[in-house]
Amino acid sequence: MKAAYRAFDAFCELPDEIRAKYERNEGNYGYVKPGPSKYTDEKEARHVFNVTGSGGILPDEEVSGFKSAVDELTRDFKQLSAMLLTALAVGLEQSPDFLLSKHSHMLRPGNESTLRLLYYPPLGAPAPGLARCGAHCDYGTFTLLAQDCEGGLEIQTPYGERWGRVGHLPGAILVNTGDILANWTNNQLPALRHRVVVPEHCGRGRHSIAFFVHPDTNAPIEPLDTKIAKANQEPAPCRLQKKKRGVLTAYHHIQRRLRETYAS
Ligand SMILES: O=C(O)CCC(=O)C(=O)O
Ligand SMILES: [Fe+2]
Repeated sequence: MKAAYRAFDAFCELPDEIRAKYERNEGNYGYVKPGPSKYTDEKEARHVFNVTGSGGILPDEEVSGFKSAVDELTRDFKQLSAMLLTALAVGLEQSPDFLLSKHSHMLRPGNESTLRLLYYPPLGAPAPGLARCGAHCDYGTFTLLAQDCEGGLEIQTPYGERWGRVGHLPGAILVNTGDILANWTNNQLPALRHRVVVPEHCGRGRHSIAFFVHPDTNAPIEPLDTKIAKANQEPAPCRLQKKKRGVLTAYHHIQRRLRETYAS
């Protein structure tokens, strides 16, 4: 994790024109510089690098060790996700490979899973109108989220108004439920709203790494026919939009959410 934080720091220090070579492509792969937020009216002061299965280039030429740090992370996150998907399937009274089989192409074409490196530079004096990351739910099955000791990550209790801090434990990873898992479980596992707030004291800059786990794009995302999924009828804070005709698949859902996030 630390190697990835360091490699991304070095990338963020490169001149604009070099970083521009790696800008996010139509497959959602690549670099996104700090800019306006879709979640709030504020400007989000964060650098992002997305690694997806659609293909793209890593800045290994300018930052040696970038690729090996990313390769190691993707291998470990994929392995951890497979364990969690197996445990979840058992908890949902399905066969152990039920969810794994819907995630068989992670970080390959046909699946929108993404490894995201994030760097929020130090802010100096408090700056009104500047957020770190506005409140939102993630789009996929779940997200594995690691953060350094700068802090600022908060979650909203499901069906509640209160925000709670996610403390930093070295090596800890937050498992953050997303829209699709909420839908599969009929909101028994609601999507977790989260945000990153600006620290009260000027910090040193924040590093985090998110691994967004998505099902294969052709996977249907209708509620599952299980006891646990039937039990809950409460509305959830982040809900999927119904499709007017036909079965809603992971592909339809992610395309709509990406349009909302990146449309200018
Ligand atoms: O930086 C973080 O910890 C949160 C990032 C996040 O929630 C996101 O990119 O979806
Ligand atoms: Fe998020």
